[in-house]
Amino acid sequence: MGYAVTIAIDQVLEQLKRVKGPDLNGNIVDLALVSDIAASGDQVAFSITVPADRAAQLEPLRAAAEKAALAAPGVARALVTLTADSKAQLAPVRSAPSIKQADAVPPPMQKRAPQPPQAPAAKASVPGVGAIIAVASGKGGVGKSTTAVNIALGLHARGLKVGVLDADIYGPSLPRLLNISGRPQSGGDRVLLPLERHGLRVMSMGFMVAEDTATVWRGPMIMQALTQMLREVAWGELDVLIVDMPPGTGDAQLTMAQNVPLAGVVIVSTPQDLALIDARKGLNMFRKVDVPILGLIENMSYFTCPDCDGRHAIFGHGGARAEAERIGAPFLGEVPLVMQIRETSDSGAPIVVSDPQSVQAQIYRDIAGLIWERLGEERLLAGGDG
Ligand SMILES: Nc1ncnc2c1ncn2[C@@H]1O[C@H](COP(=O)(O)OP(=O)(O)OP(=O)(O)O)[C@@H](O)[C@H]1O
Repeated sequence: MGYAVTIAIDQVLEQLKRVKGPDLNGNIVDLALVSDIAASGDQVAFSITVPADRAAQLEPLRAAAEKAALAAPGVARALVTLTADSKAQLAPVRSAPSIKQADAVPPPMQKRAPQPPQAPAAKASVPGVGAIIAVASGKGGVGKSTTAVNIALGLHARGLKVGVLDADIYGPSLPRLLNISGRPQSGGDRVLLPLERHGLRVMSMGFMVAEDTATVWRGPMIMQALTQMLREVAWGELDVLIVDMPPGTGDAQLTMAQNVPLAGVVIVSTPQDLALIDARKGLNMFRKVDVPILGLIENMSYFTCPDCDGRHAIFGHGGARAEAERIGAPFLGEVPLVMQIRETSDSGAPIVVSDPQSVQAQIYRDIAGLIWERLGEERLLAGGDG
């Protein structure tokens, strides 16, 4: 005897009328900011359109809408995403410091005085691109590309404008993960237009060369190709550009870390000892070239048995968290080993878009949220003591 919960959308909207708009006049329903509302079982999902330049500060609005939706009859879970109004301009990085840094940085408002954009080193920034984040791993096959794409989609679900650059010249994964192929069109003036999928702007070496050609490339050619993908692509205005790095810590990775104006790096590792040792090497490499470590993600962290619902730590679990603590790097989260993650990424529709209501999609969105926060902290620290 199952139970069927039915949610009446108009009752949810009735509750949402209690939530004021971003400017505190009117409510989000009458202002026509609520869209894509859908209910399934005891869950409801919808988007709220907000100005892109304020998306990062409107988390309280999102939280209020979530709370209001939960008050509607039959709603046990509400999934609310902020969608950027494309008319508005680039979102600045969220300005609130974390509690632990409250003493270390001046109050955010005092930091609003005019100041030049903070590049992490002397590397020229990419015009229009707010922050470039590398997703790296010490060794191959740990799920770096899958993680990078789902994080990108998680950031996009927060209303941010996101691009993804596949710098894995030897084994580009984005064409497969996002099911895109074809040559990028010329945008005139010697620039290429990125391809678009699931709201992301995407560029991959896989679009440019035949699959088996890149393997013979040498360092300088790789760097030249990367520079072109970074600077000769019409990325437009982006809040974040995610760079899916080649796996490992060799010369190619070091050169990239040195030449790309990275705002930070996220390291993906599996719980196995070996992968952790390699992740440590990756961390050290980025530290050496002064790229802020935004945090560590443990992928394939545990396996949730579909039959018994039990959690099994197949490779031993929690290694990355312990490692992160030991070296003082933030721990961003654990992604379980789930067949659906593999199936969805191998079929070109990563889980954050193909099953946004799943637990796994929520995990990726949470990680994306933490990364966005960490980026804000690093920005403040970079500009903190001037
Ligand atoms: N959490 C997960 N659960 C199940 N399968 C996963 C998970 N993460 C990644 N995979 C699968 O593992 C395989 C390797 O993932 P992916 O290609 O993202 O790894 P990678 O580290 O980028 O690899 P490479 O080093 O070859 O570029 C893929 O088939 C992917 O679908």
